[in-house]
Amino acid sequence: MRAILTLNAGSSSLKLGLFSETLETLGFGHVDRIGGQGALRVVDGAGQTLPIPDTRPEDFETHAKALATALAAFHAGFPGLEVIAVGHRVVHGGIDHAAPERITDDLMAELAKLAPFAPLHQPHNLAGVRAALDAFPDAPQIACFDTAFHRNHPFVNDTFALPRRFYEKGVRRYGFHGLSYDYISGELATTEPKLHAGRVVVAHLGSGASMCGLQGGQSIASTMGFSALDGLPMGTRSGQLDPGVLLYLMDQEGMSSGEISDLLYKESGLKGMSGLSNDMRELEASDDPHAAEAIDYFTFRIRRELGALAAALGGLDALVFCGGIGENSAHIRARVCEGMGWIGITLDAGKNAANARHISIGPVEVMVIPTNEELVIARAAHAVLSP
Ligand SMILES: Nc1ncnc2c1ncn2[C@@H]1O[C@H](COP(=O)(O)OP(=O)(O)O)[C@@H](O)[C@H]1O
Ligand SMILES: CC(=O)OP(=O)(O)O
Ligand SMILES: [Mg+2]
Repeated sequence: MRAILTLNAGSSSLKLGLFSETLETLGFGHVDRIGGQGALRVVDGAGQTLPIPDTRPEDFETHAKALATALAAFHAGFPGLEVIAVGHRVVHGGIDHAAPERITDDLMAELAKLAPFAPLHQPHNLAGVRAALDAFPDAPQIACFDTAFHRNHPFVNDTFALPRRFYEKGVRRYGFHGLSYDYISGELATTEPKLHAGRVVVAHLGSGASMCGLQGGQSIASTMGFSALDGLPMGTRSGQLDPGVLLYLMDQEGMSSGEISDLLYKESGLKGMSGLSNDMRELEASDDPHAAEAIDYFTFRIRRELGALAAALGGLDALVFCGGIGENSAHIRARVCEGMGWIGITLDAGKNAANARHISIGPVEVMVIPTNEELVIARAAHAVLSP
């Protein structure tokens, strides 16, 4: 079976997709908690769980080992598998890389230089590329950038009010989750052309969370900026912070940049506020008041950014939820939409509870669209194979 493989390496997770030469979905693999109590699940194209070979905790110690374990399971689950191309999600493309690119040694060296811009993602993305180059030395490898979708957003959404030289050096608002927004924009183009032509806010709410304002299917503003820390609070990331807090942490608390980085990327957000968990399911199930406060803050910031993005768009025609939380949590969607009648959002409670595709009464359309970053990557790899 000839197939295109896609890899999406997160800080502690690895998602794999398998697609036919005509871009039909053949399977998905998901490794969780790399470096800890790792676990692997593989499903076929119909979503049925496939049996996998026995695994041990050490099989998930590193990204390279997790990839080897997942590939062994793919070979067992898909007999005769022949990988003809590998597409990678690379979180940061910097100023110079937007369109998908075939990976070379030179490109790898350039992308490695961007690791300090996305320390939780880029090193793992590149480790995934190196492991795949070892595993499939003859298959073309294609990098697809999370920043690419936002590259043409207007200057006012690209810059900070710092002296010019910092902008020239690349201190800009890049925006992330671009593969997800690209997929949602494409879905709207085919199924909702009128909305696609209009003003849409997409809320990608997963472990990482951001929102994007789309005008005519193009990104015009996003809540994430220079790094994947900005904007909404996330599982373990703080989201938007007054820069004065950083000065305080350094000067008064004596924290080093490494300690601050760990605080903001790994110990903050839902986890830091609740003191309980970074997992929204656990917070929803808890009766701890700190869990409730974390949910209050999360949904309040989403509403606030929705208002800001609607202002950037000059109005709002649709709100789309996606990502693990956006696709599955009726409670969070209801909390986000609470009191938003002034902007035209009124939810249909029954449709929301059923995770239906259209969940509003109107006049603003509210939708749930499961995202598919893997398919966007596979399309790019396919285009390289058959230009
Ligand atoms: N049914 C659910 N209700 C509430 N939250 C959920 C549900 N299913 C998944 N989630 C949440 O989705 C988040 C993970 O989203 P996902 O998009 O898979 O993350 P990643 O950024 O790792 O790709 C977790 O916070 C998880 O708790
Ligand atoms: C950019 C980002 O936050 O990605 P993820 O949601 O995979 O953590
Ligand atoms: Mg994600």
